[in-house]
Amino acid sequence: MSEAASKVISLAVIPGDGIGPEVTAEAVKVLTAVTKDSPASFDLTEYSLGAEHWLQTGETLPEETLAAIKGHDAILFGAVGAAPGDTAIPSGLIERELLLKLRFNLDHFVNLRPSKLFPGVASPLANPGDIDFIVVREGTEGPYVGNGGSLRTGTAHEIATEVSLNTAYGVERVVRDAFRRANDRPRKKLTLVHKHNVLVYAGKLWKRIVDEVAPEFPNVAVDYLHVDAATIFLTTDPSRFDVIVTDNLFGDILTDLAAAVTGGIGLAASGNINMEGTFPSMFEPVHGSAPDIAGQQKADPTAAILSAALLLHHLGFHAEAERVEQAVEADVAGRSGQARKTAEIGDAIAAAVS
Ligand SMILES: NC(=O)C1=CN([C@@H]2O[C@H](COP(=O)(O)OP(=O)(O)OC[C@H]3O[C@@H](n4cnc5c(N)ncnc54)[C@H](O)[C@@H]3O)[C@@H](O)[C@H]2O)C=CC1
Ligand SMILES: CC(C)CC(=O)C(=O)O
Ligand SMILES: [Mg+2]
Repeated sequence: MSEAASKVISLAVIPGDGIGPEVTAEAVKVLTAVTKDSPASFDLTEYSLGAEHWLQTGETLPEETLAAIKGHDAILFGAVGAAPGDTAIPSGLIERELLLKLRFNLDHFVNLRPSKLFPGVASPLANPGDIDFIVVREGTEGPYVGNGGSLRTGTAHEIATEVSLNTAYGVERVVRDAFRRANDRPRKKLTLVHKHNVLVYAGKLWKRIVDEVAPEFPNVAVDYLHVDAATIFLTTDPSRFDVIVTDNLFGDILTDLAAAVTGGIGLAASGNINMEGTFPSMFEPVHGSAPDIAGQQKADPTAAILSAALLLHHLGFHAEAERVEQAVEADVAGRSGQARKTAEIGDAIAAAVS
């Protein structure tokens, strides 16, 4: 039984586009199964949002819907967005006006992305070693804030800017969070990944803040890598990493790479966490809407299911979360050569946690 008190959890579910609804259905199935005899239960409210919803209604995330979402205890998010070549929807509209609007308005400053090579899972690396690290990606700043513009659009002299915003307040709170997480892990190692040899203003701020916070965590060993070198080590020596702290863009890119070296994007979970508890946190797979396989029951729902486990941990239902993680570990260990449908994987994991 969990140490958390009995609770009806008000959960907003945003399945989204493409494979989002397919994988979210399996995550809900597993959440329902694992809480059947537990103090936790879920009161689900589904929100129809995303590219398809925009095509039908012209709405991305109306203010009243945002206000309603703020009233829930947590959010389970699938994935949103159109196919990269789709011209019916302006590129970035749904990502910016829905997903990033949620992350920014709900102050999800910790984008937590664990990377673990589970026993029995094949890595594309010849010698992957024991990969088990977390990326603490800043979630509310960096180049994703929409601080940019175009001049002389459509001419040969067109100018486009996309300015990265880094505040001392924003950097310090995420750096401190990463130090705390490193301090709680057995290896106690923190790697700052940035590019302060070129991005000197933002890079210096990140480096200085890490140096300033470090004395509060004397047991944590601190390391630094430029992001380009980090991609080398993620593929040649990923077991060197324990906790990576980095900005919004570098963290986005590094976590797709980390997913690839730990068995694929279908296994990579994430949490967009408001550590202050002022608004609900949101849990979603690292992957996108995968239009190339949508509607075919080909998507791996494991990332969504592991994101649901992060949600359970966040709400204090650690025993239930661990049951889900153990069921996933057992499932992935026995997968070689099996081609199962999305729902079959969800059914197997749900049965294992029931
Ligand atoms: N959090 C979100 O909602 C995100 C949304 N997007 C959006 O998703 C759309 C597609 O983006 P892409 O760049 O193609 O990235 P993607 O992550 O959707 O797909 C990349 C590749 O990974 C595969 N893949 C992804 N998830 C999988 C799963 N669960 N099981 C098996 N294979 C899986 C896809 O089939 C594709 O070949 C775009 O509109 C993009 O903006 C992209 C990333 C995150
Ligand atoms: C706004 C999202 C599409 C960015 C992304 O790819 C991610 O958060 O993984
Ligand atoms: Mg991404």
